Amino acid sequence: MSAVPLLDARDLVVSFGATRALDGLTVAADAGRVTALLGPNGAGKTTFIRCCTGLARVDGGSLTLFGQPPGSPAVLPRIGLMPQATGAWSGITAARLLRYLSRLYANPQPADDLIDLLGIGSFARTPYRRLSGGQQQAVNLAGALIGRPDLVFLDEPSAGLDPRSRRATWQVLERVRDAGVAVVLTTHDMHEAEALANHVYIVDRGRVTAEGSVAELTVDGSLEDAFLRHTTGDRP
Ligand SMILES: Nc1ncnc2c1ncn2[C@@H]1O[C@H](COP(=O)(O)OP(=O)(O)OP(=O)(O)O)[C@@H](O)[C@H]1O
Repeated sequence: MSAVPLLDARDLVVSFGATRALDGLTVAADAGRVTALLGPNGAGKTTFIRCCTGLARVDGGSLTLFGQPPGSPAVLPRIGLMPQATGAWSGITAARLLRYLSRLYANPQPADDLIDLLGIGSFARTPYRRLSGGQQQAVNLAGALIGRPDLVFLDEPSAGLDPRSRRATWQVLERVRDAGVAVVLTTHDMHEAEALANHVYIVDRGRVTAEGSVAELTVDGSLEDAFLRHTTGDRP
């Protein structure tokens, strides 16, 4: 990794009332690497992504992307986000949505290329809310990639996908990573982390309890063993 990582989060604290969603979280990510966050429900993974994308306020610690604070005008055009779920699109078709999103960026990837790459063609003219969960996931991923981001956040990118679609998503993410993009993803799928991640953070109760490559974390057993050893499952 470079001296200052492209994404540099140190000792992050985020509170919602009495809940400390992040409690000293330290995470780094760099170009051409997949960084995976594993952790139980409620561990703080989505909150972290929301902070990085300027959607949630940080109460303590430091957070920079490309050396800038999150949400700054220099950062936003360089990041992509695939949220866990979005009800925002509703009646718009995938094709129209992607064409609309592409107009928000200076140098977008052509919508038709992403429609082909992610196998969206057969349902591109169906309203978003009528799509299956997996089809919505494909559209959400296309939306995250359309601006040619240098850093992309994917919140459970293959949740609910059938095995073939999941493999196809992995191949797309490998290509994105190999093109030099920094990929940060959350997942509950240990196979996904094993298949894709260059670096894994195990997060519990808003802080990192273990980190390393998959090989480093699996010296004493499976990745699931490491997950269970380093998490409690207690909510913050
Ligand atoms: N806007 C909010 N208001 C109040 N509490 C919140 C808010 N956002 C998150 N939280 C709380 O912060 C904690 C962390 O939630 P977060 O969504 O970051 O977990 P997660 O690791 O992404 O979980 P999952 O794996 O289930 O998606 C939870 O206890 C959650 O209830």
